[in-house]
Amino acid sequence: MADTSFNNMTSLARALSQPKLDLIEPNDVFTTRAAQVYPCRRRKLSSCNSVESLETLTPPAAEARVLVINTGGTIGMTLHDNVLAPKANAFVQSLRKLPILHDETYAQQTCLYNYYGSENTLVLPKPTSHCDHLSHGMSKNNKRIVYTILEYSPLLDSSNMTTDDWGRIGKDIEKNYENYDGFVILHGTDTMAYTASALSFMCEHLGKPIILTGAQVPIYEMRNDGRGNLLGALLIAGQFVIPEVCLYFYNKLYRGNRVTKVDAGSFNAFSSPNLAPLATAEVDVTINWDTVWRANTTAKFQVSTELNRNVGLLRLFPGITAATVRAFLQPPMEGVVLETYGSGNAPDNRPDLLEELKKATDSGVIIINCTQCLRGTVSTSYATGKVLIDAGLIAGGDMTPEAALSKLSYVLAKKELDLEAKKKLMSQNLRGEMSADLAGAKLCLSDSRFIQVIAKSLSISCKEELEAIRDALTPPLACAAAKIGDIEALEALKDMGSNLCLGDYDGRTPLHIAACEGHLKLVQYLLSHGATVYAKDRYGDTPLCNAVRFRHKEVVKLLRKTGAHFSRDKLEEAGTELCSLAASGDLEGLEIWSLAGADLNRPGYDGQTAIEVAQAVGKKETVAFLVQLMSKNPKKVFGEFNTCDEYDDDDDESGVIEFTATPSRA
Ligand SMILES: NC(=O)C[C@H](N)C(=O)O
Repeated sequence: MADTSFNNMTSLARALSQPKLDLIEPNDVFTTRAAQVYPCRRRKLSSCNSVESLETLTPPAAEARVLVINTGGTIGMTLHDNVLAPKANAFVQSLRKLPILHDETYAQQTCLYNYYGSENTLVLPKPTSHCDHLSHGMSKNNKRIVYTILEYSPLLDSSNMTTDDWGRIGKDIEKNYENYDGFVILHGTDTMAYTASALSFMCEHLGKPIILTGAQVPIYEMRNDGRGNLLGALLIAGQFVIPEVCLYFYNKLYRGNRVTKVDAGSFNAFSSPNLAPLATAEVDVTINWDTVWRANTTAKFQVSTELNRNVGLLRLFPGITAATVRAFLQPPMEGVVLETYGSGNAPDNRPDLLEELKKATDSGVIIINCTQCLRGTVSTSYATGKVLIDAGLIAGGDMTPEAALSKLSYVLAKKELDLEAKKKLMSQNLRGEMSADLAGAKLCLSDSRFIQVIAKSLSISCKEELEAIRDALTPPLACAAAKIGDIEALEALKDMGSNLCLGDYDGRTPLHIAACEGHLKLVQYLLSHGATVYAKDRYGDTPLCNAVRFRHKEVVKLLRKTGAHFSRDKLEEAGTELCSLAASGDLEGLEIWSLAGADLNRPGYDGQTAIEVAQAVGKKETVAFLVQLMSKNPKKVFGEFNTCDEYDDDDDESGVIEFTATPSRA
């Protein structure tokens, strides 16, 4: 029977710190202790027999979870008949034997395999030195990185990849989105730039990192780049909320739709010619937050797997015949990336060629002008460039051909759009794949009166020092503005070039604060300007946890609509909280937990559900309320590789104001 004296958070917390011993083996000291540290793993601990020291146990709030999707590529290949080919069902076993990629002791101590129900879940080791801290299994805030490997069958050399494979990856991410903090895609290097570009468009309203990586030499070889690449990708995916599809290779994190493979024989195989890396993993991991692209949306993450295959790449060369161009542009071709010379030029003394191009664009084929040069952008500085505009081509800016092609494939598949709308999308920057024209747009730091005043008072004049001060001061200032609901102050900070997603000394972001205070408009503003619902403070709390705690219903609804969700552990622990609320007849509390995605059928620590507790203590009104809530919003249970529940969002949302999202980054 439920202990119905749990009518406030304090007594509940105290009760939880004294776990019911009948649930676990009484003589197994380890299990008792592990159950205290891991209440959510309690039910499965009885079959775990580890007797190792317990001092190293890390609370689960300090674990980050990453899903690794292994599609193939050299990283997991072995030699057969003197050629490299993927080897199935060998990768996880090999990683398990590599101490830099797996800590078996920790896995045993924390019953990792039992908990996840499979041996495909591994955990990065604990750091042993300062450098390790920043570059191995724990981040600065001491998070262990637990990763689960989903291996595809068959494993592919990336030369064999098709758009269907992109769709499969996208769907698997979508299905598992709420169960993980980040995603790593193991992929062959040959077509990795195409897959990264395609995923960047297919993943709409992305809020978590998706990092592609692979290797030039298999991890099984003595000298290889696979181990370092995988480790770096895992660390970044688990530690940082970089809401982009990225590519990690040779100590650099790139925006996925900016890269191209430039070297078949070097570990340094990729280049991002028109955009500096998002991060570098040297002695320290340095994130270039100013460059990180954000969805700036309140819409929920989704993957669009509809792709148009009638697209192609055509490279101009001196002497190309009109017949070749005509043949290439025949139906069913719907979109073409024309790789032109220099800054987007083509012969202006070849009316036969230009006529073929014009005929195709007139008949509805979208042709994008991209340069053959590795670096630089198309422009209209030459007569030989202007003729292509006259022929109806769309300027592709500094997009890579890989990005332009996959963007075409994505945009052309949008059945609800007419030709003009598709052309418009093609010329716009959708995911940071092309540089905006920044002339006059970027505010100079010294334009900011605020920074000038501070600089003066500190006698500082050099730009780097000013930037350092700005970066140090603005997170707490933004939090202070969020506390009092001051959107204007936030706007001013943003105009100074401040990143409104950064946290204060406790990792609390302006969105955390606004969620605590219930400032709905400010929450809306922050979400429209790059704030992430997945930010965790030092206690592991997200803005959603804060909004629930302070019972701001409308904020909870908006955060849920944007994709916020409780962690798997929190959902498992919700049962006990719901029982406590039911015992005290706290209808408001029950409703807000339900809105936040808690499963009302989840049992509490003693196996009873909220409704059973309410019945036991004779709270009829609470029982009726729970029945009504459950019928309105039935929930599914979380499981490994299961889709999470959807929030039923048919409630009135009046009061929510849409702010226009202006992508703030290049
Ligand atoms: N390094 C590699 O991964 C090359 C391999 N052929 C692939 O793309 O799958």
